[in-house]
Amino acid sequence: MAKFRIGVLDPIATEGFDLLKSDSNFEYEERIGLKGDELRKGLAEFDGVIIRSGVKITAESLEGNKRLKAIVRAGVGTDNIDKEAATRLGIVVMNTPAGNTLSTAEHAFALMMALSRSIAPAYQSLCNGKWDRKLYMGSQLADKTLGIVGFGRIGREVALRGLAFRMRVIAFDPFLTDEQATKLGVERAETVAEMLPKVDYLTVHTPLTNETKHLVSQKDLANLKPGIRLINCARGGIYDEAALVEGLNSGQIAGVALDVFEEEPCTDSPLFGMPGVVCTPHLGASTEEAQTQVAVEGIQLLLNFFNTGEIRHAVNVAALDPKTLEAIRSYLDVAYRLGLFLSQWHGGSVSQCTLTYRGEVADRDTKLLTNAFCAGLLERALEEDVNIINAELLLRERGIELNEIRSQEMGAFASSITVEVSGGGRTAKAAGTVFGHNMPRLVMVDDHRLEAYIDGNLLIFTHQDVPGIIGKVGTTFGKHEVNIAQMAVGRSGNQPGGHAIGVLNLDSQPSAAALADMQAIPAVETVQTIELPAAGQMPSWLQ
Ligand SMILES: NC(=O)C1=CN([C@@H]2O[C@H](COP(=O)(O)OP(=O)(O)OC[C@H]3O[C@@H](n4cnc5c(N)ncnc54)[C@H](O)[C@@H]3O)[C@@H](O)[C@H]2O)C=CC1
Ligand SMILES: O=C(O)CCC(=O)C(=O)O
Repeated sequence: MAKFRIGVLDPIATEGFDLLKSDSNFEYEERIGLKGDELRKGLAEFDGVIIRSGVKITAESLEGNKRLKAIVRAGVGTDNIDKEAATRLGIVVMNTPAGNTLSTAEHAFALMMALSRSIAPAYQSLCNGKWDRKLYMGSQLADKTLGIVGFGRIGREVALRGLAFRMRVIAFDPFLTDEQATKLGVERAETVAEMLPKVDYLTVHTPLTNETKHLVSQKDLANLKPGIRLINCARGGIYDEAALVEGLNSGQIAGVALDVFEEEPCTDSPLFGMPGVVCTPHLGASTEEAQTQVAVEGIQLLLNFFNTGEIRHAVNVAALDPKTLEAIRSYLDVAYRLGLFLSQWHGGSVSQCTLTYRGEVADRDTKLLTNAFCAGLLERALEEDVNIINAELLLRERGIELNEIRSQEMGAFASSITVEVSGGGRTAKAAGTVFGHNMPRLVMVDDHRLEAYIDGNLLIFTHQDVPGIIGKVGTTFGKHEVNIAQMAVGRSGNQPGGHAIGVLNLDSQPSAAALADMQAIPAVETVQTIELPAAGQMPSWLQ
């Protein structure tokens, strides 16, 4: 078996390489500092890559990539990856959310302390041969108020450290409840604006989003508590750097500590050298402990993904652990086959799909099942590879409305998936279930209940429910030497004499002549072939 090829595109700790080397299914190459066309070509040579914040994976760098299946960020922020472009190509993006939490919280706190006691300029003045004790009068942390915006992993660790230093802590996070705040010994603010006039120190621990960009800007300067010190160890741009310069010059702001910048690398900033400023070159996660942890966790994510299909800490798709995958694999297969079936049975342009999950399957991760259905529905129509990562996005991009209904009521089966697709004036419906452990079955076509295999060459014919049809169908295919492996018939409302549908599983594709003879049988209304994968044959993302 060919080995999975992993690209290490940013420096990672040796423990990560050791783990990679220990698995004989993998080979790797270190390619640090790739940019532009080199990066695009490089990315196309790997099945998976691991990066930190150095490399920027843009839509252009992924253009035309048919090989890459996984991007792992050894760290938290995935803002250096165009996730939409990756998703469109069916590439899973995963990160290591907790590996550098403590180191980054400690760094934010270290910056806060360095600001309060002028550590950097005081040492610099010593180096310049001065013994200046008056100039560096500091400020004690105890009894001061610390404001924290973003109360996730890092924000909470910073809060614990603030409390240990006997600070009053006020936090703002849209997901922070009063109960959680009380339990953690902090006060909850309703808005950032509300906390600005109250806090002596403000530290931010959010991603950079439309809401957090320039969270402190020129218009907020007058609202800041005079003498405030601001720390940013999250992402450049959360504070407006020009406003920081203005606030420092006016004296409204006493100190600014930045680890991150709007443009990185940043070697030139009006802030550098200003009194009251201390900056570091994105060192929050740069400890041996954090780097070992994120490298090992990141490589483990890649090994598990390629060895078992496990999707963990993904930022562009629902998680999928090996146990869940094993438990729902057969239903993923049914959902995918229903998609393939309905794309052919409906046959026109689809504008709406409604999936109804009934019984036990309704308690499962139906989002993944819906993605599998979408992959099947689109597979025959699209040039690009479709899988459970990109299928839903590709479907929605085509303006197709997707609805999910879940019902714990079992109906005729312990679990079933019913899908209705409509568009172009036609509605088509099919339902599937799993018999035993892994035998997918088609149990309804339009409103006709039946039990048919959902694999291989299917032939579906609608007809009037009159005697003799089945015999005539058998004779027709016998004449054309097409073997019928299985046959199922479903009647409208299960009543005789109405309208019926027949599903044949054929051992080979029927010829045009066989289909014409079939169509010529009196009482046969429509005849349609449907191609599905053979039983047990699954796409690579399902194996
Ligand atoms: N300087 C460095 O080397 C490092 C920087 N980071 C950065 O630190 C940031 C935080 O990381 P974690 O705590 O691990 O992430 P997290 O996901 O655990 O926490 C982020 C928190 O921000 C909150 N949030 C989002 N939008 C908000 C808004 N508009 N206002 C207030 N809160 C908002 C979220 O609800 C969440 O609780 C990330 O941007 C990450 O990239 C992380 C590690 C190292
Ligand atoms: O890889 C690094 O050192 C940067 C860490 C970081 O910014 C993150 O994890 O979000």
